[in-house]
Amino acid sequence: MILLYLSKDIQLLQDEIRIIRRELHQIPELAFEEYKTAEYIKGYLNKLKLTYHDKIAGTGIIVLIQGTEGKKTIGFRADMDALTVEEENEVDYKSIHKGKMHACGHDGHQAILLGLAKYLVMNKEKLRDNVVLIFQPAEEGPGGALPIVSQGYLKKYSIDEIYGLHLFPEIPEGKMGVRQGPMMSQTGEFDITIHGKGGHGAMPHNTIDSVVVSAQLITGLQAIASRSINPIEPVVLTIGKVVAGEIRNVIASEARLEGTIRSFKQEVHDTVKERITDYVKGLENIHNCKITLEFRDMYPAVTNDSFLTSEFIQSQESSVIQIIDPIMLAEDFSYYQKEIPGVFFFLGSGSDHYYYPLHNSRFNYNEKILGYGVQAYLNILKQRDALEN
Ligand SMILES: CC(=O)N[C@@H](CCC[C@H](N)C(=O)O)C(=O)O
Repeated sequence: MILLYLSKDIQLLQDEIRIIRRELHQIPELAFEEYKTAEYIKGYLNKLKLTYHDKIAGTGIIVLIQGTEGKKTIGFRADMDALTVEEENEVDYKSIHKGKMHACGHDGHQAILLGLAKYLVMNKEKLRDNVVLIFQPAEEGPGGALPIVSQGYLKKYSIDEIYGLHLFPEIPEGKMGVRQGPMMSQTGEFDITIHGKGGHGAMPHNTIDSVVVSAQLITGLQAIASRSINPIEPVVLTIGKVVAGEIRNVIASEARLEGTIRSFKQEVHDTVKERITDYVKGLENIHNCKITLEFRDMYPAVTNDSFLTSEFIQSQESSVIQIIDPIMLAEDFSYYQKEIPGVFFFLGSGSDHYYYPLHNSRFNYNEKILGYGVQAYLNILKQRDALEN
């Protein structure tokens, strides 16, 4: 169901935005390898005669569009990276990079930002304040936002406030989800390697079976969320990758598990890490094996500035705004918000036709929503008095 109002200019841009999205969709690249993507973006910016700063945090690009008065500077960010997913959509703009896919909508986020750039170039005389567009690498990890912030780019460009969005199939197309304060969880990664002793599958008593130890870990660690954390505190512990073994009758000497921890409170995050450590030590004793464990604290929680969120809500048609509950996805947009006030929101992409979740090999969306993304950003600029009506 499409509900949003689109200005005439954006309606005219729709086809171009769709083409950009499809061209980017075909060339997905992983974190910090977004070379072709960066070339594509630069090519488009060149056509718009916009100057930019490239190789930001590796492959990132920053564009400054100066307003007539330039009293403040408003930032917008799109993420550039894709995922290690083999695309299963049978579309003529299918990924041509085997095993890689824009399964998280970053192709659309970039198309929206380029659409915004085009609109602002076409309507330059209406832009009062400065706009900075950040094309950021590696959102899916290890994270491109932190290097951009720590290398001082927010200060270099004097960015006062920042906005970002994410396509979201759990929200219907034409709607937008947002909330004030904490909206997306903090995250941390962990890697566990079980060093057992390989041997014959028929003589397990002479081995230390890393697969059996893994199985106990995979199920046992789930009890941390259900038994060590206050049930009213949100927490997720997911092991998304398990690698072990070669053949059915050989006991695997080594197994590797990779997981993610999501929560909204540092104390919850710390308790999960402590309990994983205890559990690993216990299994080392029980099975007489060595288990190595590595944690990496990743992104802080996405926390929307109260005032700017209410400005955002007022700037959009009231019928399209949904105030959502916090969710356990993570986003390194949070690093910008640690420095300057910002708002991150979800742009609905779900419909009867497009219902596959983010990170699914069939994730896709009606590209009309990309026009809504541009319109939402323009509405923000108008609300913030940065753009004439
Ligand atoms: C929007 C989204 O899907 N974000 C990712 C961010 C992952 C960061 C990192 N790899 C981690 O797992 O901590 C997500 O999985 O939520």
